[in-house]
Amino acid sequence: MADSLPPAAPDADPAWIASHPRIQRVPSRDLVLFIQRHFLSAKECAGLIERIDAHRRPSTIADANGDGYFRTSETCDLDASDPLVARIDAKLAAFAGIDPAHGEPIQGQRYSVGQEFKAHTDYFEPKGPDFERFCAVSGNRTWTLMVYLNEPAAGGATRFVKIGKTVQPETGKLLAWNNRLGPGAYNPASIHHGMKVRSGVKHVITKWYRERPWG
Ligand SMILES: O=C(O)CCC(=O)C(=O)O
Ligand SMILES: [Fe+2]
Repeated sequence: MADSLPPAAPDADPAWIASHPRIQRVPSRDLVLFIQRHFLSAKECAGLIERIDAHRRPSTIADANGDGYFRTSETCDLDASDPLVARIDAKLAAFAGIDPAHGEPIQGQRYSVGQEFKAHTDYFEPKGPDFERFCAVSGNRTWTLMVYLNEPAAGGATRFVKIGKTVQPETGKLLAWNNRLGPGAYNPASIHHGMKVRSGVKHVITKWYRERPWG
């Protein structure tokens, strides 16, 4: 049915996301943040974990701040030509209603005990030293979609420090938030902390969309 096709726009429409079945919007005046449990199946999550574990490398950060322990996790660029990855990529774009051309490749993140990603924003600071390098072609990050692939035995929550919201990892649970307030205006209330895993291992995927097509 033509009217069930998702939009494929340069930016997401929060009102459209809010109309999804089973969607929760976190009450906040300062940040548009949605949660959808069971966005991915346990089988899809297991397939992604297998790929992340096979191809992981130490995570890096833009705008290095001198803290060698700021982001201690491992990262993996998932292969967009892998049929599972491609299917999940299409599902993420359909959820957001964003043109898939605006998406960075999906990344996997893996945290073992004691690893974390300290409080940060996903957008690049327009006055930061790495802005040109990361944003000249595709512009800044607009929306973040993140899916927990498993539940560590303890720790590993995501804390949105400015709005006072902590989200617990749960297999298949999606988070989606808007990093911007409007064109060229970035939202400092999107700052979040991937907290230390205390027991077990935590895996997530992150999908970032850009102001212009990725290239
Ligand atoms: O692992 C988390 O809970 C947060 C991950 C994150 O913020 C990121 O990869 O940008
Ligand atoms: Fe982040």
